[in-house]
Amino acid sequence: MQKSVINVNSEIGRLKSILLKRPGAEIENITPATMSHLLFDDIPYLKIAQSEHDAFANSLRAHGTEVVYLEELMAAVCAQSTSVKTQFIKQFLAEANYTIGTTYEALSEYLNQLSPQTLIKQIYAGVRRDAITFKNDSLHDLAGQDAANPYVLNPLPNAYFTRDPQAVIGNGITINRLTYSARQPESLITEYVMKYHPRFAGLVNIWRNRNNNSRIEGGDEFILNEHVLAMGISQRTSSRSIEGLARELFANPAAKFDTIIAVEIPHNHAMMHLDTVFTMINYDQFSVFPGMMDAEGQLNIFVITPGPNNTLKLVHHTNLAATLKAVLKLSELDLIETGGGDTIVGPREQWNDGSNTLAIAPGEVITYDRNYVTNELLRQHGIIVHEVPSSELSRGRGGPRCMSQPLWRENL
Ligand SMILES: NC(=[NH2+])NCCC[C@H](N)C(=O)O
Repeated sequence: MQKSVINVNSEIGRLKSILLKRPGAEIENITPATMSHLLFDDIPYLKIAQSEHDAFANSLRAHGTEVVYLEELMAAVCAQSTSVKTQFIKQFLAEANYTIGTTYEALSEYLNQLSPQTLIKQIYAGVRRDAITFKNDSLHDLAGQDAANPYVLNPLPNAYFTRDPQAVIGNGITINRLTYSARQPESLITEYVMKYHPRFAGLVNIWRNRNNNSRIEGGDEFILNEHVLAMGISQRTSSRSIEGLARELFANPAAKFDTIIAVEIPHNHAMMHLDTVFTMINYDQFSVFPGMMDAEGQLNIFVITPGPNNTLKLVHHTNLAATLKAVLKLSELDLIETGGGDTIVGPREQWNDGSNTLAIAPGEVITYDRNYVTNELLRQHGIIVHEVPSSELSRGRGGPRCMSQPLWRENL
């Protein structure tokens, strides 16, 4: 592999380039009946969500970060080659279980005649049953469980959480098999962009691809420094996939990682990923939601390093601060508690992603404005905090880190 086109060797190095997905019509295709399956707790008001998202993008640009939109990269991939576009549609439909039959034919015809830009918008927004023309009747299209779904392709409202379908690690990437069917199609788009967009094609190491049985999401993948990763064992990322990634990275001479700290967190919707309860803010400062630990402040942590003959060495720890200090070789550590650890403010602000900071440089973060207690506390700890509006975006249960995939950070 010649030159690097992605470079992320930390969580905090000055952010130069980032991938976002602007919320689109998919948000308006959530209904009370589909909300929980689609992993939402409410229906955001799209117009406001978009203006909040634009404010987030503008804040990034104002601090010298290039903002790249995933949907534009994917539209460019489809515009550049009709055969890739056709192949993408075929694979997308196959993953939605359409390979033959009347729905497949109608959908395939409908999608293929769309312009690349409209196609990608529609892929995210979903396709309603009444938008396509069936040429022949089939009982399956007229009655039964599938026929009752107003969508022949479900919307992908979680796509604005661009963190999860993949993770840039060093000069490579994991393209993830996501946990829930509501999100699994998202990483097919990353795969196509990495494979066919001229900015990335042939220039990115694929550490792990999405053709895996074990689940992994970017909200659980952290680059603490150029050789240490932290991973959440969570509702979304299995211990099996962490083991798999450890083997793949340790065996790959192109990867410089030799240590993974696997942190087990409670498995529930409020804390679906490690980054909902823990983020890195500075060399020695982290945001932490105490609810990730038990009443004694303990949790299960395994430090994974290469063992002899391709085995993995596991060392068990229970104290987060002590483990981070040891692995990162720090004498002091500042763990800043969400809501100051208050029993009401803490869980409320964590619910709205108060722990989910996005560092744009060491000690400088973007956060949601609604988490004002935590934001104030961060400032008291010397952090520069840039707030973005958040009343609608937060309804999807993700904050600034969840909504973004760094492509390039300056090395520390
Ligand atoms: N990295 C994150 N914390 N992402 C948050 C994703 C939220 C999204 N509604 C989901 O459940 O998948």
